[in-house]
Amino acid sequence: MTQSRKYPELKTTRPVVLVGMMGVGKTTIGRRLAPHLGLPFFDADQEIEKAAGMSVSDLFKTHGEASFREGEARVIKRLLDGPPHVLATGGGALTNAETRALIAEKTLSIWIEADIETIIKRAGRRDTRPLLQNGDPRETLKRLLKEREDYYRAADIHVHTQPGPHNKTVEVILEKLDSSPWLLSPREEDK
Ligand SMILES: Nc1ncnc2c1ncn2[C@@H]1O[C@H](COP(=O)(O)OP(=O)(O)OP(=O)(O)O)[C@@H](O)[C@H]1O
Ligand SMILES: O=C(O)C1=C[C@@H](O)[C@@H](O)[C@H](O)C1
Ligand SMILES: [Mg+2]
Repeated sequence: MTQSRKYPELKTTRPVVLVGMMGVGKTTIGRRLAPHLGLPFFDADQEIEKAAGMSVSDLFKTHGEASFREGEARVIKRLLDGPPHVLATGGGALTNAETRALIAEKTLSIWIEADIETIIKRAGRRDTRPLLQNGDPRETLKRLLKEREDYYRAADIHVHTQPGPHNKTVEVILEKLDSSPWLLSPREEDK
């Protein structure tokens, strides 16, 4: 798809990064948002799988979470060092301090939020989310959210996902960007 017809002026030189809990819809929304901004889309989890030659679940099983987090930080740094794009991060990406600093410094970040009950419904395919494979997913999500909420909250834009079609959430993001054009322009330090 080419640039959005409704918002033809929405162009940014900064990468646009989606953050938030697993299952809120970052990958789904990011993929749909990118063409409206005329940017390519990348998904950090998929890039890690490509680089490692194995699934996220197998990476957790074989090498452990700490090693997955190192790979995740490397992949995100590589992408953010490249040309502008829309990037859907994995739910735990902001637990890495270097990734948090990079995202704060270089990107326009969007926190996608959803209620825990909605996340549980959406995160049904538990094989790609190894952290939900053991124990009560509701308790795990609550604990992780408590640990991560402050990191997500630091994002430039905050969107609570809309029930119904994914495009509704994309539309809300586009409206927010359209009404906050300074978020799209280069910051002083980029010039
Ligand atoms: N309104 C909605 N917005 C976004 N996603 C939705 C919506 N309704 C249902 N979904 C579904 O929720 C599921 C989870 O979405 P997705 O995989 O994009 O989440 P994610 O945030 O990328 O998760 P992770 O951090 O684990 O990668 C998908 O199957 C998607 O189709
Ligand atoms: O929230 C998390 O910690 C995770 C989310 C997923 O995107 C994957 O990156 C992985 O399952 C870990
Ligand atoms: Mg995803």
